[in-house]
Amino acid sequence: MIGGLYAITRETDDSARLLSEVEAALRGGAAVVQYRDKSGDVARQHEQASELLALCRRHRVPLIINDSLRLADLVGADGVHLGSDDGGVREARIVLGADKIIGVSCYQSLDLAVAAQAAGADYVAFGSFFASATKPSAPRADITLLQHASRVLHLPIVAIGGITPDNAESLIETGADAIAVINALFEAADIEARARCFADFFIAETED
Ligand SMILES: Cc1ncc(COP(=O)(O)OP(=O)(O)O)c(N)n1
Ligand SMILES: Cc1ncsc1CCOP(=O)(O)O
Ligand SMILES: [Mg+2]
Repeated sequence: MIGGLYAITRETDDSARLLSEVEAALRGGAAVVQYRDKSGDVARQHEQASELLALCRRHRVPLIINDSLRLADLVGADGVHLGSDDGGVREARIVLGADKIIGVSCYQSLDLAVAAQAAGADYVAFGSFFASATKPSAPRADITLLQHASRVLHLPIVAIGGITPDNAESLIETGADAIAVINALFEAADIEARARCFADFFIAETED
């Protein structure tokens, strides 16, 4: 089940730093890790994804590979995250099998999420809900989409885009089962403490 803090890695050629930062996020309570690298450097991506998988396995947290079904399959990751240019859910399911996690970017479209659910996705992601320095060009989604989606879908819903400790609760209260974060997590001075801050929002939600 996808839920809680969904940590998405920042691009870097410093693999040691990447692993150290992700380990801090895991210690702080990250429930899912996604490896997202747009460099096109296959050797770096294979090395980093393989090392991240070993780290995530030690913490019993799933590692999802962004964009590349091939890389996800090659390293034996726990799943793949697909956007509109990354291939289809049905193809990914054939390649990865029933036990792997397939997530789909649905931007600001409930129709895309309904189609992803019908195709067999394991979770859907909406966003960007707030301005994102990581992805300034991302289409914006309105928070009311989470209300509608949580009534219509029976899949975990991930929110993404410009999420910070100041705006995360509004997304969770409105229906997000997980919050996907890059900069507000990995640019923090204390990544472990920042991860715990995000993870604790979900504890508060279940106690309410
Ligand atoms: C959980 C989650 N949601 C959205 C994205 C965006 O992925 P990206 O490859 O940057 O863009 P699209 O392929 O979705 O257009 C993500 N990585 N993870
Ligand atoms: C990948 C992606 N897709 C929509 S917004 C975004 C970037 C999220 O990064 P940040 O949490 O730093 O805004
Ligand atoms: Mg993509």
